[in-house]
Order: sequence, then C-alpha cells, then structure tokens
Amino acid sequence: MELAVVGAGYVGLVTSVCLSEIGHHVTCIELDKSKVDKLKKGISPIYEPGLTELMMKNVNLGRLSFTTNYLEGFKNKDVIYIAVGTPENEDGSANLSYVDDVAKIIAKNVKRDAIVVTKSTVPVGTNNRIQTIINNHKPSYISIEVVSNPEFLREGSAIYDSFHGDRIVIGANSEKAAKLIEEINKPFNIPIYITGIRSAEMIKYASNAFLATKISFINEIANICERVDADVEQVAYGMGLDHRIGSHFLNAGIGYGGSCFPKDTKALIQIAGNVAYDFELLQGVVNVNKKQQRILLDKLYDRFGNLKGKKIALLGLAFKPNTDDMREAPSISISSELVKAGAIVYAYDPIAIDNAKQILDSSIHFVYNIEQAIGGADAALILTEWDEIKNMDFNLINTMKYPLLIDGRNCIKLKDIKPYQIEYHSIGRSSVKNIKSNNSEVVCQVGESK
Ligand SMILES: NC(=O)c1ccc[n+]([C@@H]2O[C@H](COP(=O)([O-])OP(=O)(O)OC[C@H]3O[C@@H](n4cnc5c(N)ncnc54)[C@H](O)[C@@H]3O)[C@@H](O)[C@H]2O)c1
Ligand SMILES: O=c1ccn([C@@H]2O[C@H](COP(=O)(O)OP(=O)(O)O[C@H]3O[C@H](CO)[C@@H](O)[C@H](O)[C@H]3O)[C@@H](O)[C@H]2O)c(=O)[nH]1
Repeated sequence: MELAVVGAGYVGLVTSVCLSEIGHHVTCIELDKSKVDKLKKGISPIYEPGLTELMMKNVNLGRLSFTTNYLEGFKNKDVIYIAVGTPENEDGSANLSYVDDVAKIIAKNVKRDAIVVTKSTVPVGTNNRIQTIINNHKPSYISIEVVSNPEFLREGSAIYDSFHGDRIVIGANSEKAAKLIEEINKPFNIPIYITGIRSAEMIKYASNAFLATKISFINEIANICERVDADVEQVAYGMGLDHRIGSHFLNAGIGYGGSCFPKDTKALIQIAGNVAYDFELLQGVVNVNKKQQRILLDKLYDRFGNLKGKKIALLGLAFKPNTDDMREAPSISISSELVKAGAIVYAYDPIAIDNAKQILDSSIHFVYNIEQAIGGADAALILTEWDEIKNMDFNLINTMKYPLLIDGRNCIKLKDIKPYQIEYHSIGRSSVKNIKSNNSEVVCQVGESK
C-alpha cells in the first residue's frame, strides 16, 4: 500500500522503516531539513540497533524515501501516519500543538481521500479533535477518516519490538477503516485488537502507567529490603514466578526515565483531573520515581557527608542502554545536583555522549572510556546498564582514589564483585565491603548477599 509518515523521530522513522520492510511504499516527511539531509545520505539521526541497515535496504529497494515536502509526501497515498512528538506542558498535560499542526497540514495538502492514523501518544478525545481540525480545513470533496493506532515500541529494541510486539491496537469509528489498517499490519504477524478510538487512546496511557507502577512498586520494596536485610532480586524473582504478577519490569534501580513514562504518567493524571478524578495511585508512582532518582545521591551523602571537591564518575548517561536518548534520563538530575554540591563530575556513555553534552552542565568532564572516567575518582556511579559498563574490567577499580562503586541499576552480580578490593553498593541488595588497609584485610558483607 502507499503510505506516508509525518515525523522522522524515534517512532516515525522506525515505523517508516518497518512498514517498508513488510512491502509497503513509504514516504517519511520530516520538518527538520537537517534530519532529512542526513537520512538521504543514509545516516540515521538516532541510534537504534539494526535501524540503519534496514533503512538502507528499503531505500535501495525503492520502497522508502524521505522529504520535507508535504505535497510530494502525500501524493497518491492511501494512509497518512502522524508520528510527531507530544511532549509535556509545564502543568504535566500533553502538548498537542505538533499534532494539531499536522492535522491542518494534512487537510490543506491532501488531494485524495485518505485514512489518517495517529501513532503519537495522545490523550483521550484527541483523535476526535484531529478529525474536527481536518474536517474544518480540508476541501469538501475529500473524505478523511482518523484512526488511532498507538505505538508500543521500546527504544533500544524498537526494530525487534515492531516485528515481535505483543499486540497491535487499532481504534476506529468504522469497520472499513479498521480493516484497512489491519490489512496493512497483517504481515507483522502480531495479534491485532480492534477497539473504539477512545479505548485505544486509553490503552496506551494505561499500559505505560501500569509499567511505571510496577517499577515504582519494586523500587519501594527495594528500599525496604535494604532496611530489613532482604535481597530485592530474590524478592522480585520469587514474586515473578506467580504468573498473575509476571517477572518483567521488576528491576529495581534509580527509577524510570525516557521520553514516555515520565510524561505519560503525568498526562494521565491530567486526563483524570480533567474529569474531576484524582488518580492518587499514579501520583504516588510519580512521587516515588522522583525520590528514587535521588537515591544514589543520598548514598553518596551518607558516605561522604560533603561532596565538595570529590571526583565522581558517572558511568552511563542515556535513560537506558542501546539508545542515545537523553530525555528524562536520571543522569540529568543526578549530575546537576552533583555539580551544585561542588563535586568534580566525569561522565562517560558509549553512545549518548554527544546528546548528553548538549543538555548537561558544561562544567562536566565528558570522557571517552571508563578508564578516563574512574581514574582517580572518589566514587563511581553506574547510571545506565550498558553491556560495556556491566562487563567492565573490575581491576580498573584499583585506579580509583577510593574503590567505591555504587550501582544504580543492580547490573553487577554480587558474586562477581566479591573477589575485588571494593566497596560496592546497589539498590535493595546487600553491600560488599572488601578493602585491604595496612596489610590487614577487612571483609564486611552486609546482609544475605548470594
Ligand atoms: N520514543 C518512543 O519510544 C515512543 C514509543 C511509543 C510512542 N511514542 C510516542 O510517539 C510520539 C513521537 O515520539 P518520538 O519519540 O518519535 O518523538 P521525536 O521527538 O523523536 O520525533 C518527532 C519528530 O517529528 C518531527 N515533526 C514535528 N512536527 C512536524 C511536522 N509538522 N511535520 C513533519 N515532522 C514534524 C520532529 O522534527 C521530530 O523529528 C510521541 O507522542 C510519543 O509519546 C514514543
Ligand atoms: O524493570 C524495569 C524496567 C524499566 N526500567 C526503566 O524504565 C524506563 C523505561 O524503560 P523501557 O520501558 O524499557 O523503555 P521505553 O523505550 O521508555 O519504552 C516504554 O515507553 C514507550 C513509549 O510510550 C512504550 O512504547 C514502551 O512500550 C514502554 O516500555 C527506563 O528508564 C528503564 O531504565 C526500570 O527501572 N526497571
């Protein structure tokens, strides 16, 4: 089928590439000319494993192209996807200005009947609003129907998720439109659930809010585990054996970040508030997450009292591994607080370093390997569980001024770290203190570390 996708960000680009991979002809239209210039040269503006290869394959097959020109992009298209951002407004609600703009642009530039599919995450009622905007601006002889098709991909595994997702949700007002979008998606071979538009919009927010709730829940359990000498990994594993609970999204750490959970939880609180409903549970989830992002700082203050002049290494800056996305990464608030406290901050990330430089404090020393980050440091904090970081050579710890490693992602197995001269803390697990001083070994294992 002939498809257009508006927006070449994380969702728009991945959607364009994957729809072309299953045989559709896709034109991806992006406002930012510098992104389109890059895409035309075969360079992806984002880091996403497997994306560039699949993109080039489909460009070369003549199924995928990029443009800044709406008229050219919409020409002869049966379906137009909206995949622009819906960032957070100051009050936590979703900013719909990009979506509204695209609705007007579509209405003014389409030359034939089409289905408009909303991939962007939008509050309940927004697809109706998009339909109204389009109806108000399109020529009367053209018929356009809006369908909701929320996206569930995760950054870092977006291509895999597109082909192995758990479900595709299609919210439509007419059976004809739903069937057409179902037909487009059939080759993905993923279960398709057709529902009403408002329910589809709500499924997206409810899913993200529920996953965020699991994370805040296990983080609270982890904080209690530390105080009662239990091990959160063992607790999560034991909980996850119950299929009603499930084993996913029970990794304790420094809280969730990224472009979705932080904004979508707040937006759902707003959506509820708009109909005079106080979503207390979700507000708790958000509050816990904010507190959790501070937990490594609290551990540092407990350890040092004052951070002035301390060299602190940050290992990993992206909000999760396998992405260069820095949006709402815990490294933002943690590094900012460290700088304010007078610490000397060295920061390393295998992929996100260039994006990090643009948003983190300019006094931070950005370095290009783990050695440079931790050499001479008073403490090192693991903020992102990149493979390179969790598999680091622990002998490098010897190059630190003091061998204090605080793992904000529980990504190192306690048994792997125990043989080293180290003081190691993590989240909801016992600490390891194995420091030799004056030739006498002091070994202190706290709790029931396994
Ligand atoms: N990032 C994710 O993992 C993810 C997953 C599922 C859903 N979502 C949702 O998908 C939407 C897009 O998210 P994203 O992360 O891809 O955003 P993004 O910021 O990475 O990309 C949006 C792109 O749209 C472009 N754009 C804006 N206005 C435009 C216009 N008028 N014409 C053409 N292009 C325009 C921007 O320049 C940008 O490149 C959001 O609603 C988000 O909540 C994101
Ligand atoms: O057990 C866990 C799982 C995740 N996280 C954190 O949660 C955040 C989000 O992780 P993840 O969900 O893997 O990444 P996203 O790319 O943000 O994907 C989420 O947000 C997308 C945008 O809406 C949805 O499409 C996806 O389904 C949803 O998983 C990251 O900071 C993770 O470190 C934890 O702390 N513990």
